[in-house]
Amino acid sequence: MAPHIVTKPTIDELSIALVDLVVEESRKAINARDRFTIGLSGGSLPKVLATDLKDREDVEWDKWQVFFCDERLVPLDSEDSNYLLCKRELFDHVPIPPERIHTINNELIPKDQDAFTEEVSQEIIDDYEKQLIEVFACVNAVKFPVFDLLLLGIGPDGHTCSLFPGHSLLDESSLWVAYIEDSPKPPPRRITFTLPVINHAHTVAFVATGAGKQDVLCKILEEDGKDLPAQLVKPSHGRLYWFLDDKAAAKLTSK
Ligand SMILES: O=C1O[C@H](COP(=O)(O)O)[C@@H](O)[C@H](O)[C@H]1O
Repeated sequence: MAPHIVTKPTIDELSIALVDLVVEESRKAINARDRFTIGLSGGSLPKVLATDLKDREDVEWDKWQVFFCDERLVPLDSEDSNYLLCKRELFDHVPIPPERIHTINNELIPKDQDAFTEEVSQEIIDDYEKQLIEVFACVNAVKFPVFDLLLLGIGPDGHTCSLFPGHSLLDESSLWVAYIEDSPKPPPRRITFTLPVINHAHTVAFVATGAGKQDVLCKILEEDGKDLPAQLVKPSHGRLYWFLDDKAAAKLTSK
């Protein structure tokens, strides 16, 4: 199915459009399943999301279950942490119960990056998957968690989550969460949802702003290639949205 492309002149207007979708998906999921499962990304997304969402009063925050589509393996108070970014932009302003915000286990992150071993990264992944299993296993009799909504960013190189062009993780077909230790964008050690998890979601929405995303958006949305990670995001039974500001969408002919 063709993606829905939404373009808005400013980030404030884009935020309102994105948040309308988030609030509607939250309302539908809570009506159907009494909870809303959402995956957030880092980068530029949290600010666009929070601009309008933090002032919305029509949200049942206590029914949200929040995960991170990818996370950098740094302490949660590091400036590189996707959690810290989301906390400053959103969690500090809305009453999502802390136990429903599922972070990597801070205690498992070595203070010294040289102390990382395969065992340590596996422990971090096991812990994160355990949190996913606790939330999803009893309701989805399927092989992968089915999120109500995943909010993704995109890098100028076409990466999304911590899935980078040409990386072997793009072929992962069974893991839920994977470890990457050679991210071309710093910091190098991260965990990420895999493509099967992303493609099982009910709804996936990309958010991209600014002129720096123009060329990659043309490649993804108007060329046939399939070598960029974001082009591999095709929810098998769900809907796919692209929320773009006018600067990001400027070179698209099909907007
Ligand atoms: O490293 C990351 O980058 C992407 C894209 O970030 P943006 O600043 O270009 O929007 C982000 O979606 C991902 O969560 C993050 O870890």
